[in-house]
Amino acid sequence: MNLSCEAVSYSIGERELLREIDCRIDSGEFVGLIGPNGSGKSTLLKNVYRRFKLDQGVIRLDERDVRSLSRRRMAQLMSVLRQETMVEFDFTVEEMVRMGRHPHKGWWEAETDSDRDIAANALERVGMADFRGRSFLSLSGGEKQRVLIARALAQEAQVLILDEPTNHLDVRYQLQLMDLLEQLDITIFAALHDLNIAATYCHRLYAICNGKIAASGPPEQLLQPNLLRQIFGVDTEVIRHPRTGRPHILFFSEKQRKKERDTP
Ligand SMILES: Nc1ncnc2c1ncn2[C@@H]1O[C@H](COP(=O)(O)OP(=O)(O)OP(=O)(O)O)[C@@H](O)[C@H]1O
Repeated sequence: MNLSCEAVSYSIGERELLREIDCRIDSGEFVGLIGPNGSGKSTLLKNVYRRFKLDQGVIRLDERDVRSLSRRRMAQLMSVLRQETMVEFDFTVEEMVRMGRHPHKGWWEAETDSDRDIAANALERVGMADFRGRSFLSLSGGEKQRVLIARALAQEAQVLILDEPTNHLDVRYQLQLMDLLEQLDITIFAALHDLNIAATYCHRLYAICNGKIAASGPPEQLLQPNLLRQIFGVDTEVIRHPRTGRPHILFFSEKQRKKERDTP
């Protein structure tokens, strides 16, 4: 299923947070959204999953305007992993993941063995099967994140929207999650802060700055020192990873830059 944003603009009060955003994620593509703090990544994703109501433009799933879809249909097609998920009541880990099956069921329909299997399998895939009986609220940040990923997987949507999915995860689970996402073969649009993770896993990237798309392209084309300086204000050297062949960014701190400038 394709996802596209056409000339999407969004303001809060007088502030224009998104200006004429055009982007397209083809069926099965894994596309990253990168940009500095406050550039509009979450705002764009919130427009995509209809947490915000766009002012202008249109967002489509295949050729359908998402505004024409019911909430339930949206939840069947699109699964969202937000930066913060507020959970007011305590549930077990297993219950949290089974909630991912709700969009596929009528309110009168009981859970089936197949629903339970899908949820159990999702927990297995994120390495949280042993936690199934634990209270969700008692988990660490990273463990919670993995359970929420399992819930998103149990939803079995064709489009997955992720806002900083590796937040809270230690390096092993960051890589494990990205490996897992890569294998899913569904349409993925993910806001990512870690540029090396984006370089390693994404087919294409959109760079957003001040609410506008500044550049787009495959990581090896987009991740250039000039663009990184322009967008993030940092000095970098981009090398080819000796094992993966993907671009790998080396960063230089202000202190290092000053030292280099001052050294004759
Ligand atoms: N409800 C709001 N009212 C006013 N301004 C807002 C509101 N929500 C977001 N903003 C502003 O919109 C801009 C974009 O925010 P957004 O959360 O989309 O950025 P981001 O790129 O996801 O940032 P980060 O990398 O820090 O998560 C920021 O300047 C933010 O302060």
